[in-house]
Amino acid sequence: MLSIKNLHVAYGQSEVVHDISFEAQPRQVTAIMGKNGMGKSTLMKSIIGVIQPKSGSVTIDGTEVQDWDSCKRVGAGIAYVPQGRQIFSKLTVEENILSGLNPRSPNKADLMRDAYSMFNVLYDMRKRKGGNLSGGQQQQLAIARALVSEPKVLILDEPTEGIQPSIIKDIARLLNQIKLAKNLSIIVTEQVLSFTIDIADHMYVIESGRFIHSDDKGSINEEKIKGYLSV
Ligand SMILES: Nc1ncnc2c1ncn2[C@@H]1O[C@H](COP(=O)(O)OP(=O)(O)OP(=O)(O)O)[C@@H](O)[C@H]1O
Repeated sequence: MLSIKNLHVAYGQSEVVHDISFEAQPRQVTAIMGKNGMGKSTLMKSIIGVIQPKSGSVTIDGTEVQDWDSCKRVGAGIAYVPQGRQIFSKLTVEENILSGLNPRSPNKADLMRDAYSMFNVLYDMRKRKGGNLSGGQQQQLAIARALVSEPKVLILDEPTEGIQPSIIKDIARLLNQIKLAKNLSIIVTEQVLSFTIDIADHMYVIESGRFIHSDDKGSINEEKIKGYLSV
C-alpha cells in the first residue's frame, strides 16, 4: 500500500533522514520509535509532502507521489494526524471533522455518520469548540478528521504525547479497531513502548535519521528497544 525507498530528507544543507526504506501493508500498523530529535517527524512530513525529500521514492498503491504537493497526496490516499494534534480550536467539533472531507466526495453524509458512530463522544460534543475538548478527545477529533478523507494510509505522529496513561490505552484500542474496520495501513511514530507493543505489527527504531533496529509483532525485543529509547 505504501512503499518508501531510499528516502533522504534535508533542511538546506543538513540531511536529517538518511536512506530510509520500508513498506506498510493494509490492515497493519507500522511503528517508528525513537527519541526526540531523531527524525521521526521529518520522515512523516516528507511522506505526506509538507517537506519534499531530497531523493528517494514514496509510492502509494503503485503510484509514485514524492514530487506531488501535500494536497495532491491527500487525494492519493494519505491522511495525517500531526504531532500536537493541531485541531482548529475556534471551530466546533463538527466543523473540524468537516474540514477533513473532500468537498467533491459523494459520501459526505455517510462519512460523517461513520465518524460519529466510531467516536460517540464527538457526536455528544459536536457543537462545542474544539479548543474546549480534553487532550484525549482532541486526539479522537484529529483522527476522525483524518479518517473522513477515506485514506489508504493513516499517519499519526506521536499520538500519545501529552495524553494521560488511561487514555493512552483507549487510543490503542481505537487504533486496533480502525485497523480491523478499515482497509488501510497505519503508520505511527512513538516513544511510549507499551502503547506501541499494543498496536504494532512491525516496529522500527530510528536513530540520527537511520533505522537501526526492526522487529515484528510476537518477537519484539523490549529490552533492546528500551535501551535505544532511554536518554
Ligand atoms: N525546520 C527545521 N529546520 C532545520 N532543522 C530541523 C527542522 N525541523 C527539525 N530539524 C532538525 O531535524 C532533526 C530531526 O527532527 P525531528 O523533529 O524530525 O525529530 P523527531 O524524532 O520527530 O523529534 P521529536 O520527537 O522531538 O519531535 C533534529 O536535529 C531537528 O533539530
